[in-house]
Order: sequence, then structure tokens, then C-alpha cells
Amino acid sequence: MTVPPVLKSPLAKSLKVALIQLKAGADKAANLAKVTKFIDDAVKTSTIGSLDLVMLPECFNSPYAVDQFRNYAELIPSGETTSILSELAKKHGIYIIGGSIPELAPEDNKIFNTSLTFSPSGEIIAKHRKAHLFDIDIPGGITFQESVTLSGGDKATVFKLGDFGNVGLGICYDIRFPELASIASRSPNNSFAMFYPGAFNTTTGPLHWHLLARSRAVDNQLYTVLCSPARDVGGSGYQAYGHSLVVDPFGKIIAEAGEGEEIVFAELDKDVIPKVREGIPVHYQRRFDIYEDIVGEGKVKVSDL
Ligand SMILES: NC(=O)CC(=O)C(=O)O
Repeated sequence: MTVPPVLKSPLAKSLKVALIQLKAGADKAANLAKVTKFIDDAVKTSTIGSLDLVMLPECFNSPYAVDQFRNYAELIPSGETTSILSELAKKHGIYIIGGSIPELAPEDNKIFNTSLTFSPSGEIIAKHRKAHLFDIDIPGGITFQESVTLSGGDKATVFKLGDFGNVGLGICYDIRFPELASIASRSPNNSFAMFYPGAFNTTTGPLHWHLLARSRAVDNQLYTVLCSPARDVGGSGYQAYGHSLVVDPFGKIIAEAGEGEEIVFAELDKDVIPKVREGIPVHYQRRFDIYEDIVGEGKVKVSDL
């Protein structure tokens, strides 16, 4: 039997988070004013004590629409959304995982769907460009082609969240690709959580939102934290699913929003990861001798039958 080593949690101290589930409209200034108010409110009304981190949803300053991304795109770090989030992080002395915004890359005029994380002193400590673009076609359900106007990022993102430990960051459709979470959780990265700002919809949300969040948590024995826009009831555009949530490393949902605008609070307990990994030690039972070559297409070994 594999005996797991005596475990030190990858989360050094418990982390108190708020997820801001808000609805973005066409008016960018109004979206940004709303973000400012929601973050102020989260800090003031926290039901779990002083917050460490606030997270925003995918595309919180613009409509989630292929034909609009370029109109709302900003330079990073000189754009106004970056400045506002940096100031808010500094003002409240918290980390902010800034959902995502359309980013204009001036060197090649490409547009990316980009998430920034800010430290409590307002510095950018992580930047992730959505790597897997949301190009799907479900007849009678939803057709969406991000690649019409967006380009995909070219890296997995793992970074140090100050004294808490390491975390991974993906955006929405990225959650369907388990590799990003595996990269974050495995040695030497040893992350305690994956954060996914995400805007699933009323077709794929009921099918897969909770399933994927819980799967990535169970696969990797870490927390998964997903923050969605609120649903635009009666609106004619993209209908986000809502249900922002936090899943613990056992796969249990420990906090969840409904469909409307809402703030959800959750505490990520530092002692849960070692308990899960000691009890169900898959983290130490992986057979890299069998699957080390199975990376990328065409590399699967076919056995001699
Ligand atoms: N909007 C997305 O990027 C992903 C999504 O809605 C899905 O995977 O379903």
C-alpha cells in the first residue's frame, strides 16, 4: 500500500474569498462603476470576517459577444480597467482576481480574453490569456465562435498568491481541459486552488458547470473557484448561467450563488487538502511510468495485442 508522506498543506493559511456575480451591460462606465460598488460592498458586508480576495466574472466590463470584443478591448496595463482594479486592490488591501476583459495587444493588433490578478498593493501578479477558445455548435442549443475575433493565449498560468501558496488560473472553456489544473496541482507547482472566471450559458451550464468544477477539484484534490456573470433575464444577448461557486478538495460545493446579481462568501480551510490527500492518496499513487509519454496527440503508445 502506498503511504502518503506526512503532509504540509499547500495552503499555508485559510483564505477568505468573495465572488462577485454581476451582470455587465453595454455601458462600460456603468459596468466599471458597478464593479467598484460591488467590491466596496463585499468588503463592508462580508459575513466571514476580513476578506483576503475578491474575484470577478469573465467579461465583466463588456458584453460577452464576438462582435463586441474589439470595441471594448483595452491595453494592459495602461487601460482604465487595469487602473481601476489596481486602485481597488490597494484601497481595500486585498487580492483581486479580475475576472476577464478583452485585451488589445498592440504589437500585432490581436484581441485576447485576459484575466489579471492584483496584489493587495495593487501590482499585477498574474496575467492569463484564455488558452482554449470557446468555439462550439450545439444545434438547437448554442453556437459560439470566439475565434472569429479572439486569439488564444499560449501558456498555463500558475502563480504565488503571497503567503497563502500557489494557485492556477484559467478562463471558462479552459476548465474543460484538465491539463491546466493538473499542471497547477502537480509538483513542483503544488497549487491549493484553481480559479476560473467563467460565463457558461443556459445550454452548457446545466449540463456541465457543476460537474466540471467538481471534477477538477476531485482530480487534483484542490479547491476550484468559479465566478460567473449574473443571468440577463429578459435580455436578448448571451445568457450566462450564474451559479458562481466554490468546491472543496473532496468535491463538495461549499458556497454557491443563484442566477441573479449576488456576492458569495467562502473560506478555503487550510486543513482540508491534507485530510483529502491522506484519506484518498491518489495524489501519490499516480503511475507516471505508464503515462509519461502520453502528452500530446500522436504520443499514445499502442500496446502489442
Ligand atoms: N463560455 C465559455 O468559454 C465556455 C462555456 O460556456 C462552456 O464550455 O460551456
